[in-house]
Amino acid sequence: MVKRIGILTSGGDSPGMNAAIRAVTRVGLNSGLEVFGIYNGYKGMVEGYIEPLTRETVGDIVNRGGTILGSARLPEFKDIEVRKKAIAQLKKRGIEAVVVIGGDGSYRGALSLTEMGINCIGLPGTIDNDITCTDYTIGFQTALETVVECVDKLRDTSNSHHRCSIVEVMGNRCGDLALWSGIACGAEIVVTSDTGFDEQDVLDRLRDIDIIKKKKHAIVVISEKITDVDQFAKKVSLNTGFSGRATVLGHIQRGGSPCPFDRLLASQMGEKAVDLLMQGIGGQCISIRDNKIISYPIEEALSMPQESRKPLMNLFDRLV
Ligand SMILES: Nc1ncnc2c1ncn2[C@@H]1O[C@H](COP(=O)(O)OP(=O)(O)OP(=O)(O)O)[C@@H](O)[C@H]1O
Ligand SMILES: O=P(O)(O)OC[C@H]1O[C@](O)(CO)[C@@H](O)[C@@H]1O
Ligand SMILES: [Mg+2]
Repeated sequence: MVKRIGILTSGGDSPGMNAAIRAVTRVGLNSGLEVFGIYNGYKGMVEGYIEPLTRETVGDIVNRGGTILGSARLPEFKDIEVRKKAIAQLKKRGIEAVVVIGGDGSYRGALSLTEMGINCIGLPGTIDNDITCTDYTIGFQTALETVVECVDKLRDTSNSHHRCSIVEVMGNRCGDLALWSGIACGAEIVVTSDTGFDEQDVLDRLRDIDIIKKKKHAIVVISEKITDVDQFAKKVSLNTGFSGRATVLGHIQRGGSPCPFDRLLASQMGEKAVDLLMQGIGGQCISIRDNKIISYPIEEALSMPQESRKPLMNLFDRLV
């Protein structure tokens, strides 16, 4: 049976990663395993920046954002020769299996390592909610709370000045942060890669909101990587009765103390990851589906289509 496992965080950090590190470490130690922290994602694996974790090293972190292990992006990890170096570092320390906390890219690395003989289990650590096999990723709910808090504040000042706030949120190519926050904040318009962006249509709708609905402000929540929001804000000022102001929320969405949901999700998923590794299982990733913690083969997970967001989009349309 496996005796030594490693754990790393990779890709963009997310609130709840520390709770997952703690869960994997404590469940592992309590099950008789030795647990090693691999620092700075796959970069630390290649460089051999690996140290034992104890009950104490993971104390006082369940409530902390970020990741005590550090995170990194190492594009060279796609190269088999680089992965061989990483595996040599693990073997030198007797580490036979690894828990990888990260997004879809990190999952690809975990799958490649499993195929090379190191059993890996993936945990979905990303604010983007773009891992399609799970209803929620670790960090999404906390990021959502941050977005909602910020948009609520923008609403106050927009309302005082007859402005339209155009708020750009993260999500990579996934519109969940925009759609969920748009509903929770009572935004007037949400733009994601699913809705598409018809600039003229959005300007027309804003004119209606001003002239026909006579609203004192308007909130447009828009996913990143869709348009230049500063330029769009200028067009709003020129073409509608609102004065347009753009706010890019940026990395503030990645920080902060994880909400209870993310702490619990991370703890449950961490437990499941250790249980699978102890059964000699690798190449799987952990998901929450209909409130149950389950696992899927990473290969299957990476090609799973996203569940339709149409019902939530329809709800949004019926609320404005
Ligand atoms: N095809 C691949 N094969 C091996 N390793 C990969 C592959 N794709 C990505 N990785 C490794 O995973 C790391 C993280 O991937 P990426 O930058 O896509 O972030 P992510 O895990 O998707 O997280 P997020 O998108 O939330 O920031 C990469 O820097 C690289 O080291
Ligand atoms: O921190 P970086 O490298 O600028 O990456 C930003 C990207 O990472 C994420 O925050 C998480 O994947 C995305 O939402 C965003 O597009
Ligand atoms: Mg990703």
